[in-house]
Amino acid sequence: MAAFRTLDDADVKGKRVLVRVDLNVPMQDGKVSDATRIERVRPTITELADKGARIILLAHFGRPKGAPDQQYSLKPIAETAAGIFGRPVAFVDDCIGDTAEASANAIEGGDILLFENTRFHKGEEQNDPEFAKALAKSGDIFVNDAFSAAHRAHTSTEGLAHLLPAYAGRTMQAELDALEKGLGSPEKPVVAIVGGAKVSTKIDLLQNLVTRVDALVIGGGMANTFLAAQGVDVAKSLCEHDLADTAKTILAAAEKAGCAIVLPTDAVVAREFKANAANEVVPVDSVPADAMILDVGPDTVKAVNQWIDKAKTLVWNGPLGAFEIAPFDKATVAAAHHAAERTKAGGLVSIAGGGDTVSALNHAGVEEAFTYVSTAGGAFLEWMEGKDLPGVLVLKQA
Ligand SMILES: Nc1ncnc2c1ncn2[C@@H]1O[C@H](COP(=O)(O)OP(=O)(O)O)[C@@H](O)[C@H]1O
Ligand SMILES: O=C(OP(=O)(O)O)[C@H](O)COP(=O)(O)O
Repeated sequence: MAAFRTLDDADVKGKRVLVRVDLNVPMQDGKVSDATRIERVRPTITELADKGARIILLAHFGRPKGAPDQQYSLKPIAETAAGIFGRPVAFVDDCIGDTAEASANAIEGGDILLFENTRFHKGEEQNDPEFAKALAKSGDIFVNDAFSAAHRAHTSTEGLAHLLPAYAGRTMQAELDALEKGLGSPEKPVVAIVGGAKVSTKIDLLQNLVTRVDALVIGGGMANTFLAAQGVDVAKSLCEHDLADTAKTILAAAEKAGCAIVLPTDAVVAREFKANAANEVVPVDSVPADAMILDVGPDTVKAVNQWIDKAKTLVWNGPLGAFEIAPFDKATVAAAHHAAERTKAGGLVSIAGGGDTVSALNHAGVEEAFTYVSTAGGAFLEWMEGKDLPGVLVLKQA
């Protein structure tokens, strides 16, 4: 028996179903540049629509600070979602209030609404019971299909499940099944690659991760914070200097646990964050004062690939560089190809995840070659730590 109720257990015909999805997709020039997260929720949406549910999608986008901010509007995503679902998706410019409720009440079975970014309200991230009540007014049933946001104890991922009958969507089920199958008892050595830009929200979980893996390769923006903590001048690079103590604690925890830490030894630096900006490769301790690290260098790539060769299990979240702008995609693409080849040759279980990581693997053309690609980054790493994810736990308790 499943640990939580699924769509098999829900009577959705004619009901207003609030479906939490993760539409926090990479965008470029106002357009969705990687639609994987939208494609992954299609089975849930199609099933609900075919069963006659009145579907209301709830989602966040980016990190607005609890107030409306049009650069984080979900409106441009409605059209892409409609194309992928093969059904119209009507956009409603708030997720609570009279218009939201009236819109939800007006739709018929099989119709789909997309409510505006839940993070336009402070109550979302505060998991405020009053905000939960306001959201719940538009629904009879709650379905959570956003595994990649399940590590957030927010109203639309957690609080709402206390107010409405709550069920897991098909993607939520599929993600948990696939991770359990691939990483339930991973073959050692286990090597993790963590990069990307969400340093403050991911750094804490590394402390636990180093006790579960044999080597942790740190790249991307995350590496700069560790290098700076070791006294390296990273100049204008993305870096959270106030997390130096946290970085040092993680390095000490890794040493205690016998986990090798692999940091960049060389870097590709540029003066501008834009495609084809003039760039050079320098040792990490020689970053020019007016430059920033935008990728790890070729020596570091060799070291990363050697760790991939040693691994029997690879977990990867976060690109090694700013892969969206050429040529700062080189290290990510090279490591992705190497991991893909090792996986295809047999002997490596490769599991990667994260909105931008999926996009980077697609960019490298290797998504199909990995053992499993999750839509989740932070949630996947927290799952790996053995933590109960709030959005999953509440479904189990429902
Ligand atoms: N050295 C770097 N400097 C600035 N940004 C970087 C650097 N390395 C990686 N990034 C950025 O990290 C972002 C992805 O980070 P993150 O959101 O943590 O990954 P994911 O969505 O896969 O979990 C990408 O947009 C990429 O441009
Ligand atoms: O993109 C997400 O996570 P990820 O970057 O870890 O893959 C999720 O949508 C969660 O977003 P958040 O990290 O702003 O809470």
